[in-house]
Amino acid sequence: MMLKTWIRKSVTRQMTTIGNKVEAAKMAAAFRAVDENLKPNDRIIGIGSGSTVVHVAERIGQSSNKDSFTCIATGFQSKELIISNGLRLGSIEQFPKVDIAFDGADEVDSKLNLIKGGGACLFQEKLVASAASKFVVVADYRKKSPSTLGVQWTKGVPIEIVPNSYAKVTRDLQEMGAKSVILRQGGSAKAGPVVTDNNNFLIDADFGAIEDAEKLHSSIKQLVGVVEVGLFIQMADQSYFGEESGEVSIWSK
Ligand SMILES: O=C(CO)[C@H](O)[C@H](O)COP(=O)(O)O
Repeated sequence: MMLKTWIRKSVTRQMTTIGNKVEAAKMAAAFRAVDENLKPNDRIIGIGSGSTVVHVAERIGQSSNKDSFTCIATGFQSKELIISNGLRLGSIEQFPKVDIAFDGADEVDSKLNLIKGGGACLFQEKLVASAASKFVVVADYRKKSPSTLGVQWTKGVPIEIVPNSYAKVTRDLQEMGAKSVILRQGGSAKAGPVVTDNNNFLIDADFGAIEDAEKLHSSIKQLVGVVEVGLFIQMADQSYFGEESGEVSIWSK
């Protein structure tokens, strides 16, 4: 085989192995989190967004008592997951008290503070998590922070804002010391900014390693124009991490 072809094949194989490992880790975390936390008397279940939660919905969809509970979505993708897994869909307006919510995260610190919103669904995710008696995070090994938030997830804190406030909130965040403030763009699939499920815009504000996540959260939250901040402070009860080894590790409050 020509050297170039061999290198290309070997790199592709390596990437596939890494991809499979991450996917297997997500699945292991999700299945274990559901198996250990979903109780027969849970009636209202929150389903988050992202690629790890796909496995949560799949596992919940395998329950034999599907008719006895209702699932609350955190956005469009989540709604589709609930429906496609044969689960009953309800709304947070009908059920403002949620028994348990499962969701992914972009970064988790040892106090179970989270960065969320990488998938642009942070407002509804926080709404459902805040209504839940128990909030369980599912993630792969890449999401663990070695110290503070902002170390592992370096794309910035996602912030949902009312569209016409973007220039003013950008200035506010710069004045607060953000190293970069980016209005998230739709990429090749959309000219212009990402529009959230709530018809808002998203800003990613990079504050580097966040020493005091609670303080930063309250400061951003106070800015006029901000709908919600992708810092989830002391909301999660447990976090399940699928490890590279195939094991699952659990961080609890
Ligand atoms: O906050 C989120 C979406 O807004 C997701 O939960 C977060 O991005 C994790 O996603 P994934 O499971 O795909 O890594």
